[in-house]
Amino acid sequence: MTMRPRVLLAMDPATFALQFGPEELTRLAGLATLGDPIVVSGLDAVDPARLAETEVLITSWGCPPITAAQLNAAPRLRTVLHAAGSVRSLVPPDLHDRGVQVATAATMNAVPVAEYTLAAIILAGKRVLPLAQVGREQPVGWQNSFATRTLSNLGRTIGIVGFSTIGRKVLDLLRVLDTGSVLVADPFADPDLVRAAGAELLPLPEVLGRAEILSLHAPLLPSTHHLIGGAELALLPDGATLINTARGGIVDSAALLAECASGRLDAILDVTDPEPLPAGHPLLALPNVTVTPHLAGSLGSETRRLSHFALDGLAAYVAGEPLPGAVTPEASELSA
Ligand SMILES: NC(=O)C1=CN([C@@H]2O[C@H](COP(=O)(O)OP(=O)(O)OC[C@H]3O[C@@H](n4cnc5c(N)ncnc54)[C@H](O)[C@@H]3O)[C@@H](O)[C@H]2O)C=CC1
Ligand SMILES: O=C(O)C(=O)COP(=O)(O)O
Repeated sequence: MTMRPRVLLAMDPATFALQFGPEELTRLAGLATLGDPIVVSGLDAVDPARLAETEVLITSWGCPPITAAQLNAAPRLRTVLHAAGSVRSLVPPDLHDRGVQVATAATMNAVPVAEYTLAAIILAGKRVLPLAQVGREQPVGWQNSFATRTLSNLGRTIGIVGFSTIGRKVLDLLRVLDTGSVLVADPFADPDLVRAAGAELLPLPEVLGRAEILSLHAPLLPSTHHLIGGAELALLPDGATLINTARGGIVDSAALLAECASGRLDAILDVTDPEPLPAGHPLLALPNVTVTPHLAGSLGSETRRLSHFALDGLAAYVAGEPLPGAVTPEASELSA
């Protein structure tokens, strides 16, 4: 480790502009030895001599997956600081074996998604979004006959698929609601940890059979593609709401369309397959389906905090201290 390590930033220019203002650049220059340009989109474009001396790589959205050849060309690389969410598709799993530490701001990025999910759960419970749509098309006066539902104390069951970084944050937020029961489906989760988070770990079909609101928080992997297909949707109780902030490909869109078009299920979707849905897509026409443009994870005006994560990580690296947000080999998301 050197006092002012050679640092390279790999992310798309728009992400860089959102995260790094003058103050952040001054702090970066004080901690690092920087080349020119400071930021590149991907490592393919980097001069081999520059890559060969890079010790710390700061990445974010827009950096393509790092290949084994690029790693071989970067023998001095010691740390990857990912100022964004998951590193699963960014770095190869054998990075730990090469002695490279990886840290991610996924925990910070989980907060806005969990907040979106909590809002969606409450709105789903009240059926606010479909009823607002009905009200827009056919204004109605005050009525107490709408089938809205209260979450607290009435035994409502919420299903969470994925005891992931975001799934765990959602469970934290749900504690304030005092809901009926919260069920978790995750083949990798530890039942004791799920219980400590106020929920019960059950196989997916059992969660589906009981969840009046089902929220997806698993990553999209070959094993989770269409994890929620027609057979799984059919298990959900009548009137249930599916919330998807994870990845569109986890759900079979055609099967979801059929269930929502029949009015049996509602959906709140921040992610879709395809994404974005083309204009005129039938899901967009349904009053009981709400689609937002993949914004749940947006930190909005606080996006700059992601660069602070990277700069704090860089300062810790220089000081020889543990990296905040380190992905450890034992609990690595790379192994999930
Ligand atoms: N809408 C948005 O703006 C954002 C969406 N996301 C998405 O949210 C999802 C969750 O992200 P993170 O919490 O960071 O994930 P994560 O990387 O922490 O999730 C890993 C966990 O998923 C669980 N898992 C794996 N296979 C599973 C399966 N078959 N069923 C249930 N659980 C399974 C495992 O327990 C593993 O530990 C991802 O799909 C991610 O792409 C993430 C950030 C922003
Ligand atoms: O959904 C997104 O694109 C995000 O905001 C974060 O995704 P990631 O966890 O970085 O794959």
